[in-house]
Amino acid sequence: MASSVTTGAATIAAAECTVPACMFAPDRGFCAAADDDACEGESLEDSEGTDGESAEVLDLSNKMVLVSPTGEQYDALQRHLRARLDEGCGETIFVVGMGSDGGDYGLSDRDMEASVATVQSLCEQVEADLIPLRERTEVGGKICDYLIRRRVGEQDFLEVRVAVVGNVDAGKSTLLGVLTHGELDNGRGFARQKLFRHKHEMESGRTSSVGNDILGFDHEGQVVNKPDSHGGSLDWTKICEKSSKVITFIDLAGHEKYLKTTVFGMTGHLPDFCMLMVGSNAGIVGMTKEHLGLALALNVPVFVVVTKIDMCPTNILQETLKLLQRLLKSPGCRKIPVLVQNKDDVIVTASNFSSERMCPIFQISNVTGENMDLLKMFLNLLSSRTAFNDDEPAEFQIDDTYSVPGVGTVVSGTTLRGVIRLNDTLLLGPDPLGAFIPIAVKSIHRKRMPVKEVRGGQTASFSLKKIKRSSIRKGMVLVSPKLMPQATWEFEAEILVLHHPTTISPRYQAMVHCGSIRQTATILTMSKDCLRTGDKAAVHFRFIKTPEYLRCDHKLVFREGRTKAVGTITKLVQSVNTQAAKAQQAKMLAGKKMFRDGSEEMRPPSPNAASLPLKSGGGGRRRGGQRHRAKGGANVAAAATSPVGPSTTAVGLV
Ligand SMILES: Nc1nc2c(ncn2[C@@H]2O[C@H](COP(=O)(O)OP(=O)(O)OP(=O)(O)O)[C@@H](O)[C@H]2O)c(=O)[nH]1
Repeated sequence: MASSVTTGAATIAAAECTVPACMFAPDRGFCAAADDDACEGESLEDSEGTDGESAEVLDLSNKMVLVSPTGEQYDALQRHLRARLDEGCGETIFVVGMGSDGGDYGLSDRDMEASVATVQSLCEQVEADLIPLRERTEVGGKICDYLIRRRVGEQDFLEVRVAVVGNVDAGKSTLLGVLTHGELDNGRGFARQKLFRHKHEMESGRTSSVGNDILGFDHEGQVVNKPDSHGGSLDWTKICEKSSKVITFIDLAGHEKYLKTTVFGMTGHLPDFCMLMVGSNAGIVGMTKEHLGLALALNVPVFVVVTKIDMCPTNILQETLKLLQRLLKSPGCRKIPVLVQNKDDVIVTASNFSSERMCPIFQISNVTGENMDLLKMFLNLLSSRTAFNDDEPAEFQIDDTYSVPGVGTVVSGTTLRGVIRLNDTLLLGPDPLGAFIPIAVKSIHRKRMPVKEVRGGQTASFSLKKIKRSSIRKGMVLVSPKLMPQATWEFEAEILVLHHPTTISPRYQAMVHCGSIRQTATILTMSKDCLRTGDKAAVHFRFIKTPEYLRCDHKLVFREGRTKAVGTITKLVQSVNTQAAKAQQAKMLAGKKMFRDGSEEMRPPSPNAASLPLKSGGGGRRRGGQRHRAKGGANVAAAATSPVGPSTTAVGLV
C-alpha cells in the first residue's frame, strides 16, 4: 500500500514496503491499547459463579458501559484501570467509544460526554490525570483517545531512558540540543554546543563520552524545559519538580573509535528504548547497522529518526527510506517499519511500541523543526518497559564514580530493584578478592535533586561514607545484605556470534559487557570445537582481573575489535566464597560501629585476611596474576549441557 511522506515543500510517495500505522490501530473497545486480555479477564472473572443476569451486567466489552455503569461495573472498571496502570508502569492509553463486542464504533455527543465523565471520575479514584490525545469519527459517532497517567508526588516523576545512537554526524547531539533547549539548529552545529562535555568534543564536534540530557513533560504533556536566558543552562531540579515524566537521553558516540563507550552505554545504562538516528543525505552508513544490531541483540525496542530532511533532495530521501525499511525487514531484524506522518500514527505506534515488532520511523529537521511536534508527542507517550516491585531486596549497579569536594565519594548508576533509602546500609562490592563491605548511603540525588529514596528503574547518585573513590570501580554493585551477594570468576553463557573474521576457539579473549561490567574474559571451554559468524554455543568464560557480581539471565555483549557476540548468562560456575573473602567481610563488619539512627561509622577497607590490600587508585586492576586455566572435563560437560538462554537474539546484521 502506498502512503505519502511530506518533506519540506515536496511530497513523495513512500516506498511500497511501508506499513501504514492504521494497521496497528486498536480495535478492542475502550480497553484497547496495551491490555485486552485484562479487560476480558475482568469480565470473565466477575461473571464466574454468578447468575446469567449479573454476568450480563458485568460485561465490560460494550462501548456503552462507560455511559452509565452500575455500581458493580464501576468497581470492575476501576480494578481494570488500576491493573492497566500497574502493567504500564503508571500509564495507559484509554480509548472511549470502541467496544470489543463487534458493535459499531463511535458514540453520540451525549454518550461521549457521559463516558468521559465516567473516565474522569475513575481517574480521580485511582489518582491519575486524564490527558486528551485525539478525537475521530466513525459510523456510530465519536471516538476519543486519552493518556491516563498516575499522579506522582511533587518530587517524583515517571522515568524513561532512551539511548541515542547512530553514525557520526547523523545529528544526535543536535537533536538533543533542540529537544532539551527548545531552540532550532542553524545547520552548522549551533544546537549541539550546549551539550558537549569535553573540550575536545567542542573542538572536533564529536561526542566521545556517555552523556545524559533530560526532557521533562508536565501532566498535560507539555515540555517543561526552560533554559536559562543568559547561559542557556538547564536547571534539572526545576525540570524534575514540574514534570510528571522525565525522558533521560543517553547520548552515545557515533564514531567507531568510541564503540566501547557506546556498547557500555547500551548495556550499562539500561535504556528502555533506543533512538537510532540516520542522516537522510548520508543514509545507512558506518556504524548505523552496528548500533541497530546492538539494540536488537539486547532486546531494546528501536525507533528511527531520519534527520536533515530540510537539506536532502527528494530522491535521496526516498532511497534512504527504502534502504532503511529493507534493513528493518531483513531476517536479522524482522521489524515492521512504520512511517509516522501524523498524530494518529504517533498514538498508534506508541501504544504498540514496546510489545510489537513495529519500528516507527520519524523524518525530522533540526533546522526547520519539521515533525518535531510528532517526535515530542511520541516521547511523551513512551512508558518504561519494566514494572518494579518495591518489596524486593535492593540492588544498584554502579556506572560511574566521582570525588566531589566537600561531599566525598559519589557513585552514580541505576537501581535495578527494590527501594534504597537515605542512611540504608548496603553491601558494596565485589572488591578484587570478591568481598563485599557494608557501607552507608549518606545522601541520594535523583537527576541532581536531593531525595530520600529511589526505587527500581530509577537512576540516582549516592554519596558514600568513608570510602575512597579509588576503591570503587564501574561494574560494582550496592546490594541489600539480604541478597548475600557473591562474586563470580567463571560463568556460562549461551552466545551467538554476530561477527568474527575467522574462528573462535578456547583461550580466546575479548571484552565482556554485562550491565555496567566491562572486563576481559577468556573462553575456557565451548560446546563446539570452534565458532564462526552466525554460530550459537554454550561457552564457559573466566574473567581475567577480578570476580564480578553477575546474575543468571543477564544479557552480555562479548567483543574485541570487529568481533562481536551476544548472549545470556545461564550459570554462575565459580562464585567467590573463599575463606579470605569471608574473613575480610567479617573483619569489615566487626570494624564497623552501627548505630540505630543510621549514623554508622566505618573504617575504610583494610588489608584483608589474605594480606592483599585494596590498592588505592587501582580498583579493578589485575593483581596477583590470576592464571587462566582451562577447566577439566566436568566443566566441558557442564558447558555443553547447559540450558539454552531463552532470549538469545539472532541478529545477522553485522
Ligand atoms: N541542515 C541540517 N543540519 C543538521 C541537522 N541536524 C544536524 N545538523 C548538522 O549536522 C552536523 C552534525 O550534527 P551532530 O549533532 O554533531 O551529529 P552527531 O550525530 O551528534 O555526531 P557525533 O557526536 O560525532 O556522533 C552539525 O553541523 C549540525 O548542525 C538537520 O536536521 N538539518
